[in-house]
Amino acid sequence: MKYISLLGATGSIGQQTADVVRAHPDQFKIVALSAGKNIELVRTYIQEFEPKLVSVQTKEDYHVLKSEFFSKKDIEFMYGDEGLTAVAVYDQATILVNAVIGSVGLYPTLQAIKAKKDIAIANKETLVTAGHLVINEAKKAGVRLLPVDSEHSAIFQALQGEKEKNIERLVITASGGSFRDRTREELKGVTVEEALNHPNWSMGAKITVDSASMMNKGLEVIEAHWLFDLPYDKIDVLLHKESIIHSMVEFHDSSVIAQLGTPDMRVPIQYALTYPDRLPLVGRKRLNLADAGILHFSDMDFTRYPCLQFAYKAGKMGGTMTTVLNAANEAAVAAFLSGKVSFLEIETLIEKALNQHSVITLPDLETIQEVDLMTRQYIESLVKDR
Ligand SMILES: NC(=O)C1=CN([C@@H]2O[C@H](COP(=O)(O)OP(=O)(O)OC[C@H]3O[C@@H](n4cnc5c(N)ncnc54)[C@H](OP(=O)(O)O)[C@@H]3O)[C@@H](O)[C@H]2O)C=CC1
Ligand SMILES: CC(=O)[C@@H](O)[C@H](O)COP(=O)(O)O
Ligand SMILES: [Mn+2]
Repeated sequence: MKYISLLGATGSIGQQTADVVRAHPDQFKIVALSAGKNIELVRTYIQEFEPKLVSVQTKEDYHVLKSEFFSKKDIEFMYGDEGLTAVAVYDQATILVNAVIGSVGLYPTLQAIKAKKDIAIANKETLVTAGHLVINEAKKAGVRLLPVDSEHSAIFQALQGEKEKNIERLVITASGGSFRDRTREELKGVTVEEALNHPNWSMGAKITVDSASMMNKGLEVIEAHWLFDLPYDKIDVLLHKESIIHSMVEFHDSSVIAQLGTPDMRVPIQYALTYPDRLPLVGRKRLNLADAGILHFSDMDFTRYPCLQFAYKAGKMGGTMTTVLNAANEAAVAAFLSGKVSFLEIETLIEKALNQHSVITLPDLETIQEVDLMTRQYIESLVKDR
C-alpha cells in the first residue's frame, strides 16, 4: 500500500490522481490533501477518502470545514502556506504527489525532500524556479523525484536500463497548443475562451495558456535539464500535433526510443506511483495506431513562438534568470486570464522582466523567493490600472 499526500487535490492533475487511487484502492490511499478554494470538492474528498489532514488556502474556508466536520475528530484541518507544507511532509505518507500550480510549490517540495519523501512531481514551476536547489537537496536526502509531466515521464520510461553517457539528445514533443493553426498576425485579439481550448488535453487554465504561448514547452525544456541532468543543447523540441508520441530519447548509435499513448495523464501519474512496477490500466482507452492514422512532425518555429526562445535563453543563463522567467510568466498569464492584457502581451511582459534583471548565480532559497516576488510586483506595476 502506498500512502499518498496530495498537493493540489482539486486541480486537473489532483483529480486524475484521485481517479488512479479509485481504480486501485488496494494499492493507494490518500492520507493528506491540500486544495486552494474549491471546498465543494474538498467536502466530497473528505467523505470518500477520509484523509487525516486537509489544508485549504484561506482561513475562512478552514473555519467553514472545521465546523462542518466537527464530529470527525480524527481529521486535522489547516490553511495557507503552513497547511501546504504540513501536507507535503505528513508523516504517515510514503509519497508526495505535488500537483499544485506555480512556484508556491517550491517550499513544500524542499521540506518534503528534507522529510525524506519520494515525490511524484507534476508542479514544473518548482523545478523551473529553483531546479538546482530541488535536485541538490533530493540527491543529498536520497529521495526520488518521479516525473508526472507526460513528456518527462516518456523520457524517464525510455531511459530505463540505459546509460546516461549514451544519450545523444532528448526530443520533447509539442502539440502546438490552441493557436497552432494561426499566424502571429491572427493572434491579435484572441480571447481567453479560445486560448483555453487545447486540441488534445484537458488541463488547468494556466498550463493551457502556457501550451498556447509555447511557454509550456519552454518550462518543460528547463524541467528536463534538471530532471535528466543534460545541457540545453541536448534538449530539442519537435512539433507533433497528435500528442501520441509523448517524447523520445536519441542515443549515440542513432537508435531512438519513444513512449506512446493516448493523451491521458492518468498513465504518467500511475507510473510515477508504481515505478518501477506497472499496474493494469482500469477502464482506459488503449492506443490504436491504425485508428490514429498519420502522425505529423515538424521543426519548431522559434519566430512563431518567442516564449520558447526566452526559456532556452534564461535556462542557459541559469541562476535567477529562470526564476524571473517563471514568475513573470505566472503573473502575465494571470493578467491575461483576468482580462487585463492581451494574449500577445504575455510575451512582451515576460521579455521586459527578463531584460530588466541582472542575473544572480547559485541563488539560495531566500534570494529565489525575493526575486520571484519582485518580478511579480514588476509585472503588476506594468499592468496596473488596466
Ligand atoms: N493538467 C495537466 O494535464 C498537467 C499539469 N501539469 C502541471 O501540474 C501542475 C498542476 O496543473 P493543473 O492540475 O493543470 O492545475 P489546476 O489549476 O487545475 O490545479 C491547481 C491546483 O492547485 C491549487 N492551488 C492553486 N493555487 C494555490 C495556492 N496558492 N495554495 C494552495 N493551493 C493552490 C488549486 O486549488 P483550487 O482549484 O481548489 O483553487 C488546484 O488544486 C502545474 O504545475 C502544471 O504545469 C503538468 C502536466 C500536465
Ligand atoms: C499533458 C502534458 O504533459 C502537458 O504539459 C502537455 O504537454 C501540453 O501539451 P503541449 O504543451 O504539447 O501543447
Ligand atoms: Mn507536458
